[in-house]
Amino acid sequence: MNLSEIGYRRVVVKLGTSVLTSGSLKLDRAHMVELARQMACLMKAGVEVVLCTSGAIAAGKEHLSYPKLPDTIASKQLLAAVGQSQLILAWSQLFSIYDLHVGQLLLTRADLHDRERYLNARDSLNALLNNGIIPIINENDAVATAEIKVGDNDNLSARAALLCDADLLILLTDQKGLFDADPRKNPDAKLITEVQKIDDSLRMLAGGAVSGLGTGGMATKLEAADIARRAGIEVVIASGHHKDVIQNVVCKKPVGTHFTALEHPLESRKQWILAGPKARGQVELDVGAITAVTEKGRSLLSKGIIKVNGEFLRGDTIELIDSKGKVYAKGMSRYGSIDVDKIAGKHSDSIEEVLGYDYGDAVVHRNDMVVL
Ligand SMILES: Nc1ncnc2c1ncn2[C@@H]1O[C@H](COP(=O)(O)OP(=O)(O)O)[C@@H](O)[C@H]1O
Ligand SMILES: N[C@@H](CCC(=O)OP(=O)(O)O)C(=O)O
Repeated sequence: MNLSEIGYRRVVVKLGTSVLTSGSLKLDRAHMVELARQMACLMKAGVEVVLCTSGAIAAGKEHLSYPKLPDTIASKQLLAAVGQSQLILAWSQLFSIYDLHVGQLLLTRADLHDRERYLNARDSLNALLNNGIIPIINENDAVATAEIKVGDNDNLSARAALLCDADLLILLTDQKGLFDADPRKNPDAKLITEVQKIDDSLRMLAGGAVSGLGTGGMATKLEAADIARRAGIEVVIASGHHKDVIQNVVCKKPVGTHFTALEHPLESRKQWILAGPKARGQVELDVGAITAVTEKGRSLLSKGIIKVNGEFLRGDTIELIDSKGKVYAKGMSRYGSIDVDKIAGKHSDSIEEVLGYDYGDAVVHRNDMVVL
C-alpha cells in the first residue's frame, strides 16, 4: 500500500455478524483471515486500527453446537459469554500471523456516559494504540441488560470512534453500501455512493430489515454515521466481502457509501449530548417552539412546551418532539420533569413564582442542545 495515498491516521473498522459469518450460522474463519490481513496492512503502513467486532452470539451458538435455549436475555448472555472468548481467541490467533497483538475492551453504555469511566476507557484505548496493539471492542453482552446497553455495534463503533478521536469509521456489512431501498426486497435498488446530509428521507430508505443474525440493519448504521460525521469523522458503509475493501476505503477509492464529515464539527460537549446518555424523557413542543429551536437556533423556553413524557431530573438528557412524536432535538434539561410539567405553557417570567426558584429562562439552553 502506498503511504502517500492514505489520508487517515486512526480508523475504526466495524465488522457486522453478517460479514463474520458470511451469511452462515458460524464464524467464517477463512474470511476473518483476509480481513485481519487487510487491517494488519494498515497497521504496517502506520494507520492505527481499532476493530469493533460483532459475532459473539453467533460464535457462542457455534461453539455450543446450536443449543435449544429459551428466547430470554439470560440465554443471550450465556451465548455471548461463551462466544466472546471464542471470538477474541480467533482474532488473537489471526492477528498473530502478522505479529500483531490485540487487547479486548468490552463496553456498556455506562462506560461511555460516566465521565470517569469514559476517561478510563479512552486511556486504555490510547495505551493500546500507542503501543501498536489493536484494540478489539464489543458490547459487554454477558452482563449488559437493555437498560445499560448501547444495543448495537453500529452505534457502539461510532462512540468508539469519538472516544479515540478517529478520523474514519468503516462499517462493513453484507451489502455494497446504503441502497435507495432494501436490496433484499428490491433487486433494482441502486447504491447511494455519496451522502452529504442524513435527513428523514434517507432514514426512510433504511427501513428496519436485518440479515439473519444482524442487529439493527441500515437504520442503526445511519444513526452511527450521523453521530460520527457530526463529530467530524468520515464514514463509509461497504461490503465486507469486496476485494481489499479496507485498503480501498482508506485510499479513498470509490467503494460503498461515503458520508462526508461536517466541516464544522460539534464541540465535544454537544458530541457527548448526542452520543451520550439515553434520553430519560421527552417534551412536546408547539409549532412556534419547533421553529425557534430548529430554524432560529434559540433555546427552548417553557412557553413553547405543551406536554411532558416520562420522568427526568435536572441535568438529564431529553428529546424535543412534536405532537406526532417526531424528534427534532436532543438536549440537557435545566429543570426536572415535575417542574417542567408545572411551568409548561407559562411565560419564563413566571417560573420563580410557580416553582419558588428559578434556574434561568431556558428549559433546554441552546448550548446544551443538538438539533437533529
Ligand atoms: N436501504 C438499504 N440499503 C442496504 N441494506 C438495507 C437497506 N435497508 C435495509 N437493509 C438491510 O440491512 C441489512 C444489513 O444490516 P444487518 O443485518 O444489521 O448487518 P450487520 O450484521 O452487518 O450489522 C442488509 O442485509 C439489508 O437487508
Ligand atoms: N454484540 C453482539 C452484536 C450486536 C450487533 O450489533 O450485531 P451486528 O448488527 O451484526 O453488528 C455480538 O457480538 O453478537
